[in-house]
Amino acid sequence: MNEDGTSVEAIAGEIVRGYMREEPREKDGMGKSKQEVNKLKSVNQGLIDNGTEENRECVGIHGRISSDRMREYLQLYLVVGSVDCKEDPVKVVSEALEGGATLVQFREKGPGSLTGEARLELAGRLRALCHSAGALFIVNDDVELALAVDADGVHIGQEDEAADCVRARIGERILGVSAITACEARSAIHQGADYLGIGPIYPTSSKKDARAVQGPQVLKTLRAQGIAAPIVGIGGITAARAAEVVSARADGVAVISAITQADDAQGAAATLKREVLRALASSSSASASQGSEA
Ligand SMILES: Cc1ncc(COP(=O)(O)OP(=O)(O)O)c(N)n1
Ligand SMILES: Cc1ncsc1CCOP(=O)(O)O
Ligand SMILES: [Mg+2]
Repeated sequence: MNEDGTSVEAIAGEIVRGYMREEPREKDGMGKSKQEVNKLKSVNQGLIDNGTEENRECVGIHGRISSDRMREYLQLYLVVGSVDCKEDPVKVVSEALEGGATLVQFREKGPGSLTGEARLELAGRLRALCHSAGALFIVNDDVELALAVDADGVHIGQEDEAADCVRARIGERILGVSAITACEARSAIHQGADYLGIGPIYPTSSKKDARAVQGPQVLKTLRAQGIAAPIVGIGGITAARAAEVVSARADGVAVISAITQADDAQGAAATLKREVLRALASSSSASASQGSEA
């Protein structure tokens, strides 16, 4: 619920209705209709004007995000594409945000995924939803799409465009990089990563070409090797496993199926968030008591 009493779902409905009002289309040289570009601009402009100070800071007006702020946004990270969802992705994302998701990554890939204008429009809608809820919106792999919808950032992996090239293209927006080893992690940070996505931690069915399962131990090992950057664990994470991931020193959990395949996406997100917050609180009280014993 927003400060003015409107729910995220009500705002989503308005945005969807806005996009449904069709006018004759005129294409620009990039293959996007002028109508499409103007719609995105007006949605985004409205959000920037109405956005919180936090949103403005995170879209690059005040410089790179701090590690402390990044850690907060990593607490409950939803990775989502239309093919992952049992229902309308707009509904799934709005429910996840109501349940406490702090960051949404738009990962529209694989057989049956949206392309062209439909992909751009869905990205614009999800960005608007996230910002209305005070969450961040990040695009997977596609820098051009991220810039077109004025996303808060981009997530890339070891097989994608080089991190330093992406950093140069996105300016001060957030850059997330997938890593497993300390060498990959150090290189990503050196090239401008704001956070690392580490996984798969557990077996996953959501990514066919996932790397070998690492187990939560990989997180402890990276921390022991001096990797202090914000980290989110990903791959096979459920509410029952979230505390184990955070106790192994991730700052949060990233999930696809635990939310997108749930019968109640809001309830699933709320349960995950509760587990993450509980584990973060017990890790910080454990380190405080270790400090007082020293
Ligand atoms: C938060 C987060 N961590 C890791 C990944 C995986 O990225 P990548 O290895 O590039 O694989 P694809 O997602 O592009 O298939 C991620 N997307 N998000
Ligand atoms: C995108 C990605 N990267 C590593 S595992 C994974 C898929 C995570 O999906 P799920 O949470 O359903 O296991
Ligand atoms: Mg990738």
